[in-house]
Amino acid sequence: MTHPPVCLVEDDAIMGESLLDRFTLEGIKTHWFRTGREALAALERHDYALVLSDIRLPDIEGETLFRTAIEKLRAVPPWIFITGYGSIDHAVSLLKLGAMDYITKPFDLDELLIKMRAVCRHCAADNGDLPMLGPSPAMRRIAATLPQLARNARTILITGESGVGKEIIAQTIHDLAQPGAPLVALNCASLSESLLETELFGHERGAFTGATRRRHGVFEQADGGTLFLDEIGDMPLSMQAKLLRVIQDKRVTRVGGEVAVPVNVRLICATHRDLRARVESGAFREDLYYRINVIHLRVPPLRERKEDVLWLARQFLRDYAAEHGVEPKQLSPEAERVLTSHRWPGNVRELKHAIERACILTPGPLIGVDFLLEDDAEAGSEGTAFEPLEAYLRHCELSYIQQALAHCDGQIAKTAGVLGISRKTLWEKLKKLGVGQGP
Ligand SMILES: Nc1ncnc2c1ncn2[C@@H]1O[C@H](COP(=O)(O)OP(=O)(O)OP(=O)(O)O)[C@@H](O)[C@H]1O
Repeated sequence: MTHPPVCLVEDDAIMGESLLDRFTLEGIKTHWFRTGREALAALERHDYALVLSDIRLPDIEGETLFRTAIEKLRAVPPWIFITGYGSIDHAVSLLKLGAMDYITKPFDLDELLIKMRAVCRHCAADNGDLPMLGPSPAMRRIAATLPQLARNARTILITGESGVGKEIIAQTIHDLAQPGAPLVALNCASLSESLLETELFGHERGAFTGATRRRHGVFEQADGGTLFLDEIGDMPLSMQAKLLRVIQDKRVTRVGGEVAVPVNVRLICATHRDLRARVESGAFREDLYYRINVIHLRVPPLRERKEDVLWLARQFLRDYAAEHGVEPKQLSPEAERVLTSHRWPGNVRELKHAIERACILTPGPLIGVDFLLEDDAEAGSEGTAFEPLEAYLRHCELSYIQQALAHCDGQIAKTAGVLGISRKTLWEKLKKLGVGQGP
């Protein structure tokens, strides 16, 4: 499959050639233009995966090129600016216009490639096949471990709130390891205990009333591939003991059966629950906890990785367009602001639904704030998504402190410790932020 090339707009011959050399080495196809007008003409004719443009160009400014592209093109590719040290403010204002990122000269080529890969999947495809889950440092760290996990890990635990992408990570590991092999998923929270048992281990014919034929459970179905057990934290204790035995013995005995059948699966378990707390409260077996917790991936909620929001949103816009055979819609700057300031309690799933809803309801090519979030007040339907800076900062501080408090079970000394402030300061802040009368 051929990917669209990168559009490089750089008038400096040495810089342009160095970039071109490195990109070629990385397997990134590149079209290099030395003027803004040439680039614009090409952008009108070709599909590009990414535009990497200097801000200072000999004919039109990089900003003008970008603005013109927004006006003229039906779909503007992700855009990264190269800027001199003195014009960072300018670059930041371009981010507000919708540019994805900027890089300041002098820059390190590895750093540039990281930024490019953060916004453009194809730029990573030729370099060790690192999967892309989002440009945030947290998701990049997770993504970077996946190829190794795919090669070596037989048991993996993925935790995180509902909708953060645990299943997609399991799928990515599976695809990296054995794309042709079976991947079988089972939600352990959605079934009664007896159903869960037959789903997991299968049953023999006549094992119970209604068992008219032998049925293979998910362990056998996933043999040679991956078994994804979702919501493992909700599995009843009795079933946990049986699961542990199967993991240890690598054999499964169907309900009503006598023969233990060997199974070879990679087991990926996921839960939104705090498994350690479940162990402490006696709801989860400690031995099973250690057995499945060999490798633990913690996926942060979307509100803790805001860098991923617009990247994901653009991906969902493209997915929607591809699925419906239409041109991808664009997000207005207000829409982007609303998306990045929303807290996303439903995480990536909520974002995906919000984008799909906006695609369906927005008549034109530009998505504004109107149909983005169901809660109009939050979407800023009064015409602006801005709140005064002080209120915004206060909101951020409060939310961060509340998260730290929850993490530390409300213990003030511990919370102050993790936040790197004194207890007195924490008291004062809580009072100022109006959290009760202090702790
Ligand atoms: N990094 C990502 N890139 C693209 N899509 C994503 C990403 N993360 C999540 N999604 C999408 O968001 C939705 C929710 O993701 P997923 O089902 O993997 O979450 P989950 O953590 O397993 O949720 P739950 O705990 O509720 O089962 C899916 O439609 C998934 O495709």
